[in-house]
Amino acid sequence: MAQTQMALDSLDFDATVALATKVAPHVDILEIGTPCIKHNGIKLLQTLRAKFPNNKILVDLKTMDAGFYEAEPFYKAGADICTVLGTSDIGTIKGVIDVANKYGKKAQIDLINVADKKARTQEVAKLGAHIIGVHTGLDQQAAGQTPFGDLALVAGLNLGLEISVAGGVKAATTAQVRDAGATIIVAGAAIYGAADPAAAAAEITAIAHGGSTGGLFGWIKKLFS
Ligand SMILES: O=C([C@H](O)CO)[C@H](O)[C@H](O)COP(=O)(O)O
Repeated sequence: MAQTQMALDSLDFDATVALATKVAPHVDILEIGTPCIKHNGIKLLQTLRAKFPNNKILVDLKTMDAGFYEAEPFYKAGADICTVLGTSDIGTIKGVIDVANKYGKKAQIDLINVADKKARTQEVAKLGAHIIGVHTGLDQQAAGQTPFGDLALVAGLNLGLEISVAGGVKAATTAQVRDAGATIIVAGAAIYGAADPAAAAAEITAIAHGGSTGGLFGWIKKLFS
């Protein structure tokens, strides 16, 4: 069983709220993606927090410096999880973990572009990191990379951390990611690029929550394929 997270990666405020409205009932976590939060700022978080009390919200800050100072307003405004780059200084990572703990929330350390993922994961686990993010970014995906090898490495460390996996995950790969040890499965393009984003989200969540084919939706899809 893994939770699902929908990455909202549009720059448009109203389009983001409209997409979240369609998808929120079908996912566990709404993610405000990095380009989206940079473009729209904390007002978008406040709007989503008020509209979707039943979803957790991750703000993909990808903080690189001033961890405590940068993340605190977002936790105060209702973020459940904020991200900090694993490539940043250990003091920056500690700052985000500390401020998450201050508000009873979680910090996610994003391994994107980290050279020694094993060493950094062990280091941040000792610091008290809540979630480790195995992440193949959009530009790395465009170059043909996937998150599966890194997921195997991180899951194999058995550190008791929550493991989030992002990078081109879709319905066809959700069971593989879930079974390889992900506790949070992130999907962006597979949902917002689908003809019916709500149905795509529901299918991925059904698999992440334990189904092998996505339940009724998967069965109907199989029937007509
Ligand atoms: O985090 C992301 C990216 O770095 C831009 O902020 C994406 O939201 C994440 O990769 C999930 O999107 P997909 O790869 O399209 O599933």
